[in-house]
Amino acid sequence: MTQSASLSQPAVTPAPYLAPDARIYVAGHRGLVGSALLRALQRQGYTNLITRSHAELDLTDAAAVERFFAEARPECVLLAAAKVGGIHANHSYPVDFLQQNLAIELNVIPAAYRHGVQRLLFLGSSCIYPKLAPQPLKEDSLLSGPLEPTNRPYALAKIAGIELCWAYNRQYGTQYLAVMPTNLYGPGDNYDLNTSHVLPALIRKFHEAKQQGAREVVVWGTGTPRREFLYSDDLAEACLFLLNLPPARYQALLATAEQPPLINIGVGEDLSIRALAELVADVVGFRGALVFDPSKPDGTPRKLLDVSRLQQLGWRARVALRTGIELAYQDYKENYL
Ligand SMILES: NC(=O)C1=CN([C@@H]2O[C@H](COP(=O)(O)OP(=O)(O)OC[C@H]3O[C@@H](n4cnc5c(N)ncnc54)[C@H](OP(=O)(O)O)[C@@H]3O)[C@@H](O)[C@H]2O)C=CC1
Ligand SMILES: C[C@H]1O[C@H](OP(=O)(O)OP(=O)(O)OC[C@H]2O[C@@H](n3cnc4c(=O)[nH]c(N)nc43)[C@H](O)[C@@H]2O)[C@@H](O)[C@@H](O)C1=O
Repeated sequence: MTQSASLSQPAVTPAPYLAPDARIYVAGHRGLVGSALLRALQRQGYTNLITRSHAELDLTDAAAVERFFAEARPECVLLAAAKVGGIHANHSYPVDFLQQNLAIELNVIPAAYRHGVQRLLFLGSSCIYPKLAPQPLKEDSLLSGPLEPTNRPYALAKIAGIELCWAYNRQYGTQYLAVMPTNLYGPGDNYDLNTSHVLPALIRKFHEAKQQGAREVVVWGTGTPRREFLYSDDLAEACLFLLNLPPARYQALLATAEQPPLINIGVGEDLSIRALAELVADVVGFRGALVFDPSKPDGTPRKLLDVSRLQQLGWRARVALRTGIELAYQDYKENYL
């Protein structure tokens, strides 16, 4: 995994809640988000980080998860392991997305409680909000309307995870927080064109087209849907910022019997897929034509997060979209070719 992107972030002194030697388990540490969390924790001076690869610990295996918690005794859990993919993967493998994500949540969250974990961050996604909810998407839009069909199984699993965190907080007094990131990208992303998200797919398509001297690149859908993109290292900084809020502010965030413990993480700006494609093409240096393929699904028409709650707490994204794409492209060339 490259460290190149982390160089753009200044070192930060460990914040108040987690001691530098706290035992912190990052589930999914080899993935896009988990690897960014690990980099951020290391940058901030945390020394007692616990990781297990998927091969070492299958989180859908309840007995294995129980054994792991008993042995490793983490004090804090960052749950970034999940079955994840872009619009085509979600649409093609609904059983996997529903079943595996439910299983991971149902194994990890209760085991964390049984083994005394007080703070846990559960990674959800902006796709939990209804397809046609008012934009920008506020946290209280949850369950206010029908979901986008292409990712309904995944969204329902993630909503169940939020509900489980909330239930544990109410019944057992835990402090489990669900964070809802917008679409993410960064070092270590998935560049498989069948399962990836749009941004890494475009990096690869434009790079290969440039190398092969192709005159055009096919972009799925109509190009009109709008998406918001957050660099993975920014997301990781936001997660640690939230986890380290002083007790009273953190508790206020967890909220009440009326409002689930969730908070949006994004940049607060979006662009059309066409504009994104033009930007990625420019960064990569592809000068040919874009051809849109409307036989491929557009998915939800717009997914812009309302990030006012996070901004009021004092956090804002730092990596501009063009800079982030440049860093991701550099990572692609260094580590995937
Ligand atoms: N990428 C995005 O655009 C967004 C992601 N998120 C959320 O962030 C979280 C992380 O996503 P991201 O990092 O992108 O996904 P990745 O696919 O990059 O990483 C997921 C990680 O989880 C591991 N994993 C999957 N299944 C299991 C399992 N059964 N047991 C153990 N480990 C497992 C994977 O290991 P392996 O690869 O070996 O299977 C991988 O390391 C997810 O909850 C996702 O919903 C939210 C919004 C947007
Ligand atoms: C993070 C989020 O990710 C998923 O939702 P999505 O935002 O729709 O995902 P996406 O990145 O795959 O596509 C965004 C848009 O881009 C268009 N598009 C163009 N060309 C390519 C292309 O080449 N590949 C892909 N994947 N999409 C393309 C594509 O047609 C769509 O209009 C969910 O699974 C959901 O569960 C989730 O959480």
